[in-house]
Amino acid sequence: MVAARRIGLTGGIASGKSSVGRLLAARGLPLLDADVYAREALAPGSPGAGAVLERYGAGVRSPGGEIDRAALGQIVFGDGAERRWLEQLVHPLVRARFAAELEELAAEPVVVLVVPLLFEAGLETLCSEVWLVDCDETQQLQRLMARDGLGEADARARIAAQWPLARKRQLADVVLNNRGEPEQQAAAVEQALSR
Ligand SMILES: CC(C)(COP(=O)(O)OP(=O)(O)OC[C@H]1O[C@@H](n2cnc3c(N)ncnc32)[C@H](O)[C@@H]1O)[C@@H](O)C(=O)NCCC(=O)NCCS
Ligand SMILES: Nc1ncnc2c1ncn2[C@@H]1O[C@H](COP(=O)(O)OP(=O)(O)OP(=O)(O)O)[C@@H](O)[C@H]1O
Repeated sequence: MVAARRIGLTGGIASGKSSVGRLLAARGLPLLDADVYAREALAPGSPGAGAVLERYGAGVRSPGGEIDRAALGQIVFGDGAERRWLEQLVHPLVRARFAAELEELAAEPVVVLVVPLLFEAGLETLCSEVWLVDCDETQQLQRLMARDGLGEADARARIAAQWPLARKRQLADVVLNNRGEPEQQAAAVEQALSR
């Protein structure tokens, strides 16, 4: 038994998922966020953090002994094999958390799953519909560089680690155009909710 309507909210990195997620949360909808579960999987003292520290050693250990996420990002976004190693460690934990939370929320009419890698990780099977937060690739690059203070090469490496938005546009049930002003999102979200 799961919620009748499970909205998979995806996009590309920095396309605006969190911004749309905040609008949906503000309407009182329960939000399940893959990035939060992926972060918990590597929390200080967790088995995931232990496996990462064992594999990469001091290079990804911050002074307090926990994972230096920026250093780990540099490794995995620069090497597909290492990114796949990290994903096979983290994704099963993320999937398990979604399953447990969806069971908890089975009585809810609508649940939102915010998942950057929804298609890449095959998580669309958890959803009754998929919404894509869309923008131009150049906007994605600029927003990512501005938000995370990344150089262009690092930003492009992160974007290259995901399927292009052009591919996801064909697969989504709803495409939310996030090329304009952020304020325009509210109307598009209301329309998509009432579909
Ligand atoms: C590499 C890590 C440590 C970098 O951490 P950092 O705090 O810098 O970034 P954060 O976790 O907030 O992710 C920011 C964005 O990066 C993108 N991203 C994260 N992981 C991946 C990945 N494996 N492949 C492609 N894009 C990714 C997503 O768009 C995400 O929203 C972290 O992203 C991570 O553990 N990634 C592997 C787990 C994963 O695949 N998470 C995505 C859940 S769907
Ligand atoms: N319509 C918009 N116009 C301009 N900037 C925007 C717009 N929407 C979002 N942004 C900005 O772009 C950046 C990325 O947005 P956001 O964090 O919501 O993306 P995201 O898809 O959640 O990213 P991630 O995949 O990393 O979780 C943020 O700094 C946000 O303020």
